[in-house]
Amino acid sequence: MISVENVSKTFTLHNQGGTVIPVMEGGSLSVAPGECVALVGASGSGKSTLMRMIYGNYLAASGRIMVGDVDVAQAEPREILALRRERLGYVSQFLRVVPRVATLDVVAEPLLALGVARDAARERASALLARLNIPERLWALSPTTFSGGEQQRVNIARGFAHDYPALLLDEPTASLDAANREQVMALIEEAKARGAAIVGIFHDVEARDRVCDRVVDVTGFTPVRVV
Ligand SMILES: Nc1ncnc2c1ncn2[C@@H]1O[C@H](COP(=O)(O)OP(=O)(O)OP(=O)(O)O)[C@@H](O)[C@H]1O
Repeated sequence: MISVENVSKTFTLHNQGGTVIPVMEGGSLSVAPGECVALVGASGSGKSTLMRMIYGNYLAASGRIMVGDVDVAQAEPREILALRRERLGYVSQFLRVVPRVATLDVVAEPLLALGVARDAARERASALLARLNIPERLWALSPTTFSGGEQQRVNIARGFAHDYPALLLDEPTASLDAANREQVMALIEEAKARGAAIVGIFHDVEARDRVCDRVVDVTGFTPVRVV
């Protein structure tokens, strides 16, 4: 479902004389439906960069990044937007909140964008918010003023609203209490059971060991710097 082949990435620092920094070479991994692969490696080795390239936020310098039949490294922006709407979910660490939109609608929005009827979308959103212990009295409010942990749970509910066949998770259990962490791990296990291909960054080693089938050490893709 997700296949990264020989990907490289450089950053050009335009405000520092155009210095070019190679950050990845020969990045490769593949994730089958129903499988969860954890990206590991020291801080700065390129885990987030690889994840952002798979999501299409960063453009790869070379190589192929297949998500289903779409090569994210070559796709037009509108193809990437369609891919994100239908097939590729991303739970980032932080919720990017649109002001004044009710929490229930924030969570239902990915389903509404796919044409799901409002009632059905809200029902699914309610079930996820309840499961993640967001009190019902908060559902009509914008999550802008919510605590960090509450915002993270709203973000997770939103990321799991649609059954994406491919899913990227950036530290989904960070800063959660034990009960909510358990719910998130169960959501990941259910997504795998229905055939989702998942790539994740987990600093929570216990969670990683429980839900991930394999680890890929991105240090192996970090270019050797000649000094
Ligand atoms: N937008 C950017 N511009 C320039 N350099 C960048 C940019 N994003 C990442 N880098 C560099 O790319 C390298 C990989 O960073 P990345 O954030 O992918 O590492 P990471 O493994 O996710 O680290 P951490 O575990 O600390 O989050 C680092 O050397 C970083 O400085």
